[in-house]
Amino acid sequence: MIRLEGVHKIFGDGHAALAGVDLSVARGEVFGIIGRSGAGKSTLVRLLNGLERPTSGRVEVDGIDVAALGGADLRTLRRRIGMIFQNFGLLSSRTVAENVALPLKIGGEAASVTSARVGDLLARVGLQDQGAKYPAQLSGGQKQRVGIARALATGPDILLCDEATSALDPETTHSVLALIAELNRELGLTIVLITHEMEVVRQVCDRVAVLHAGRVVESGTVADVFLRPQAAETRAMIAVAGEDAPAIDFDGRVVRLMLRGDAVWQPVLTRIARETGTDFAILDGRIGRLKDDSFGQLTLGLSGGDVAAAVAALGRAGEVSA
Ligand SMILES: Nc1ncnc2c1ncn2[C@@H]1O[C@H](COP(=O)(O)OP(=O)(O)OP(=O)(O)O)[C@@H](O)[C@H]1O
Repeated sequence: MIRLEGVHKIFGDGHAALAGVDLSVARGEVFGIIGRSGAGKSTLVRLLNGLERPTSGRVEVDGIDVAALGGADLRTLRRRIGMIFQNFGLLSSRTVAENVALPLKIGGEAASVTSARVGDLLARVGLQDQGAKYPAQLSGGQKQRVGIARALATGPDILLCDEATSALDPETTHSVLALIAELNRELGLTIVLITHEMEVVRQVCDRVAVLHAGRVVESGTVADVFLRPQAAETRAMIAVAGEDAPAIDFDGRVVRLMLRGDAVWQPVLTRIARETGTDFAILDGRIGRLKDDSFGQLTLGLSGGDVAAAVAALGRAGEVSA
């Protein structure tokens, strides 16, 4: 649905904000673009909705060359692409309902249609009773919900989220991301989510591209990138379990075990300990969730009993590396 091919963006001062980006986002996908400050994330978003043109390369939405659009065609495309921002972008002098109504008013929608639609949109984001309030009377999470309702006003099929949760505390981030995931599921929205936070990607994204100095240094499913990061820039953003653990002088064999799905919640270690007579020490580890999956990464110290049989059994339960 979205495709970037060999995209370069060089600003007037000669700075290459994007230096040859290729990526594609499928319809209905939640796609994360992660990178540190200055990586080129905002530039990339601005290319998607035609606010900037690539210096070279092609940006396509549904096969349409975005840079070639102007006037009415560009306005039509922008109605299909909703956007939410880190600082919410609400007008402080307008009520919540008026903020949400704005894109409809600009689009020339009749007042009666607008009012019914605003009611539906506010209900959709859980703010049905807040329409008469002003943004200053809302919490950060509520403000972002207003931003989402406004972004949905023109009935887009793509939602761009530019650091949409970066100003929110973790709990509020969680609930706004849950809403974004729900919109993806229930409305079939294609979502491109720009962030510098791996946790955000982990909670909602299907696939992710890691942007560094204007280039995609790694991309893939969230499970692949999160659990087996290859690029140094990705590894620096993700604390790889066991990697930063202090070297332990363990008297026995040390292995790393990765478990996925149901195996995470099974009594794998105790079963293998009983069967092989091997003792397990847990030297490092974490257990967590990816969007629709669970994972466990453990560094284990094995001693006593039949260690070789224990390692083989671990290999059947999950993935073992030295
Ligand atoms: N209009 C512009 N003119 C010149 N340089 C720019 C312009 N916009 C962005 N840049 C530069 O391009 C690079 C990428 O900027 P961009 O805002 O896309 O990064 P980012 O990953 O979104 O970072 P942040 O998270 O800090 O916003 C930066 O070095 C920035 O200074």
